[in-house]
Amino acid sequence: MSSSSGAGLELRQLCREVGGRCLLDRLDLQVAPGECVALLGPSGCGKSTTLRLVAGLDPASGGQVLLDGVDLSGRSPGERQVAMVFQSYALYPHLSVEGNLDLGLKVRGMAPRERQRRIDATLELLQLGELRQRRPAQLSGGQRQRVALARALLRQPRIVLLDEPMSNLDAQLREDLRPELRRLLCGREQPVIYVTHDQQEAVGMADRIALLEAGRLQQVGSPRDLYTNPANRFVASFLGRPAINLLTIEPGRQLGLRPEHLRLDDDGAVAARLLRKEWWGHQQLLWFDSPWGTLRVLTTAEAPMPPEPRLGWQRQHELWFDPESGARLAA
Ligand SMILES: Nc1ncnc2c1ncn2[C@@H]1O[C@H](COP(=O)(O)OP(=O)(O)OP(=O)(O)O)[C@@H](O)[C@H]1O
Repeated sequence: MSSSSGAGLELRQLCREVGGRCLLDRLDLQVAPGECVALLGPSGCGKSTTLRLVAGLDPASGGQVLLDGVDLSGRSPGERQVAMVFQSYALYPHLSVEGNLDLGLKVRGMAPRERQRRIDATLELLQLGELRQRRPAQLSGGQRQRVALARALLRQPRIVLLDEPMSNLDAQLREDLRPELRRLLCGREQPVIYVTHDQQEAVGMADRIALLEAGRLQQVGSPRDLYTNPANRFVASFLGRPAINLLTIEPGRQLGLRPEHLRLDDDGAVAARLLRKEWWGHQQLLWFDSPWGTLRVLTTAEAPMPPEPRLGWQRQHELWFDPESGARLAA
């Protein structure tokens, strides 16, 4: 879903430098209308920096942000018609849900009837109708988050940016809200960028994932692309839990094997000694000691343990990396 026609959002060689330090290094990224791209990466990799550049909250040191082919440089956040939702919902505590939604429209001088029409439609869309008179303190975290989203969508933005919008919610609620958020946000006209450091959330929310490390884009693609065909060792290690096994079994290259691709096999290449087991319901995670170091193996819970275990894998599952640079090597 890349936008070769120029429709949607395009970041071109976008850079941000502060005090001689490079926070974002020549980022190229396209987000088609209605597409949700998750910006994923560890803390401090430049995710929020990117959102702030798109929103026009900080100036870029180089590069461009284009919307439908038009360069947004020099335009204020208001002129860019960007909606941003943060982890802190920033709702006014003394106003009701409806009052919180109304405020932004009132400030923009919209007529009362049009304001009411928009608010009613948005409350219905987000299933908040019954809560319209409540104050933020009388809402659950998930409901507050929906109000913040409602407020953002109400302005009919041309770009939607979300910065870890669910990080204040507990794990179960985050999981429950994911399909709902996706339904509300994606497939509309606006391009959506969803920032998270949680790979499960990125996979659940996004059409494509852009993975950043230290201000540099490492890879962009569907969750499956990144998982099965990682561009480098960082991508291979960041995606997938339990993490990929990285083995140095010969000089000059490093072998990556995902835990689910290693299996107990009497003819396997390496003898191993079981260190411990973790029960994961229908699966179990086994830790083995081997001449190549500790290996993580994900198997079905029923797999019996032979007295002298050996581990094997199929060639097709091998991922090879340069031990120094981490670059992917041909198999
Ligand atoms: N105004 C600033 N001046 C100097 N350095 C900054 C500024 N803003 C952010 N940084 C630094 O830039 C880097 C990227 O920060 P950013 O907030 O974009 O990371 P992030 O990926 O969103 O992290 P997190 O997941 O922790 O929110 C960090 O090292 C941060 O300390």
